[in-house]
Amino acid sequence: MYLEVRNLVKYYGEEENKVKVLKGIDCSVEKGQICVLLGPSGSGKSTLLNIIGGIEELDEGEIFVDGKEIGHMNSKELSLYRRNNLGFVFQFYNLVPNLSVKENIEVCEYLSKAPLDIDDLIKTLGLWEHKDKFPNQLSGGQQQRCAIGRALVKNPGILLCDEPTGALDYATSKEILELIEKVNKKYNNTIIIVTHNDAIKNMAHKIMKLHDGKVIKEYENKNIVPAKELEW
Ligand SMILES: Nc1ncnc2c1ncn2[C@@H]1O[C@H](COP(=O)(O)OP(=O)(O)OP(=O)(O)O)[C@@H](O)[C@H]1O
Repeated sequence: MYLEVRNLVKYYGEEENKVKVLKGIDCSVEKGQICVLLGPSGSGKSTLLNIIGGIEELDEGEIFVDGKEIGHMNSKELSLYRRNNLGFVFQFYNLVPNLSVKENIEVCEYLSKAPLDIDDLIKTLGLWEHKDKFPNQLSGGQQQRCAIGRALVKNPGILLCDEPTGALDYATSKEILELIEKVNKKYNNTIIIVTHNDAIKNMAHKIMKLHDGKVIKEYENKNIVPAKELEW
């Protein structure tokens, strides 16, 4: 198993304000799988994603990535783990405004000893004719493509996407989902998508539902629907 979470517990707050937000999460994702994480607001999706991503600490439990336990690393080890293994995509693109598309992607190239070929990646992203433009000259979908490229250039084992289509309209959301499907096939990254859009689960290999800090459902999808054919 590529990613394995065991009995993960997370609290926020102190003393009388202390709240248990993850209440013993067990889950696993295989190499190259797309996993969709669903659940109502406040159920703990982003917290789980951020702990897997090494940007928040866990209180109890273990997380194994490619056989290595990452839940109890010190901050130096964690930053190396993030650098070597992870790409992040968020709802808002957070591009550097005074850098071009190509430069925004190149910023992260140095993080890897074996980055992807930038020109090939930009073509895969569908941004070749926009590569010299600045973020404010791009549509929301194009900016998100660029953000995906920035996350992918170091060819991370895991791509974490928190509401990647949250700020996009229907048609553009589908284009971004098609791109995620395409990069998964091409680069075989394990991809975890947090979303409120129930339809996205149909393109995933694996689906997990959270409720009140617990996994209430975890299953493999037997009838994967291509992103292009998703409807909502
Ligand atoms: N930094 C924090 N301090 C205190 N409580 C927090 C913090 N971050 C999140 N929480 C609480 O933890 C719980 C889980 O939050 P989380 O953001 O993981 O949920 P979510 O399922 O991703 O929600 P949404 O779909 O609304 O983004 C919520 O009750 C939230 O209020």
